[in-house]
Amino acid sequence: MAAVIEWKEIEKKYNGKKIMEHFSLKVEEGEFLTIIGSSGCGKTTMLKMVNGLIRPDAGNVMIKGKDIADTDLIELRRSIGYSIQGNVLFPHMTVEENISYVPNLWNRRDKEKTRKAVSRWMKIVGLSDDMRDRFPSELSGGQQQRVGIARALAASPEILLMDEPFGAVDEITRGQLQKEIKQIHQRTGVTILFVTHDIAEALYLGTRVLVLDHGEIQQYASPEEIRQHPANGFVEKLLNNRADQYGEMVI
Ligand SMILES: Nc1ncnc2c1ncn2[C@@H]1O[C@H](COP(=O)(O)OP(=O)(O)OP(=O)(O)O)[C@@H](O)[C@H]1O
Repeated sequence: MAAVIEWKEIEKKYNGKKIMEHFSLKVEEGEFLTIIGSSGCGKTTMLKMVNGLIRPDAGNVMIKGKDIADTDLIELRRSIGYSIQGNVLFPHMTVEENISYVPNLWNRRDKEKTRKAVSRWMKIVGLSDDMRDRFPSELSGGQQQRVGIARALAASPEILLMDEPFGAVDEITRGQLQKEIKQIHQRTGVTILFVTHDIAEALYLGTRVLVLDHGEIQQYASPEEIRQHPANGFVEKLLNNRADQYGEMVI
């Protein structure tokens, strides 16, 4: 399979401090890549390089073989869904208007088509249809998160970037959202990059898991491989911390 995203020899500094050096990685089409690592190790930076929100100081970010430095970023961002933690909806727009924001840019004339697409995505993420005229302030945190995911998906992206999208919701909602996103991935084949702090979530969702520390790749492998053959002490600790926290291995 072809690499859909590639970071090539990336270097990134903030205020003179190196965050990434010689960072190279390829993600194949249709993968569900989960990214986990210590706080501040560069996960968000890595993700935001894919839609050009952050530029590397050196190296190249390639999407489908094309350097994004030579790409129209507005166009690129329309083909990349972006879902982050917390309140990111347009507060003055209803659920329907939020979800249909990008499809409306394309389908201005065919309102019915967009309406149907909104209903379909609401159903897929588990929102009842009677919520379509509500405003974000009239929804729970979990419902807002679902609208955010539906909005990211309604643009029919080929790539979906998710930065701790379930970080702010309770455990039950989180479990439901995990199941839904896994099914969406299986049904649509969209390539997903998903940042999380939860190793159980990383291993449950990922078809590949990337473990980072200080901008360096500790392991990049299938969840089975990570469970059975942690590459080093850092990965082992990550697995064991979870065990310490919960008294037993829940992964
Ligand atoms: N705009 C910025 N200016 C200065 N430093 C920054 C900037 N953005 C990020 N950093 C620093 O770069 C490092 C990597 O940040 P990044 O957000 O990529 O980490 P992360 O792995 O996503 O962290 P977390 O898990 O805590 O969200 C951190 O030490 C952060 O403080």
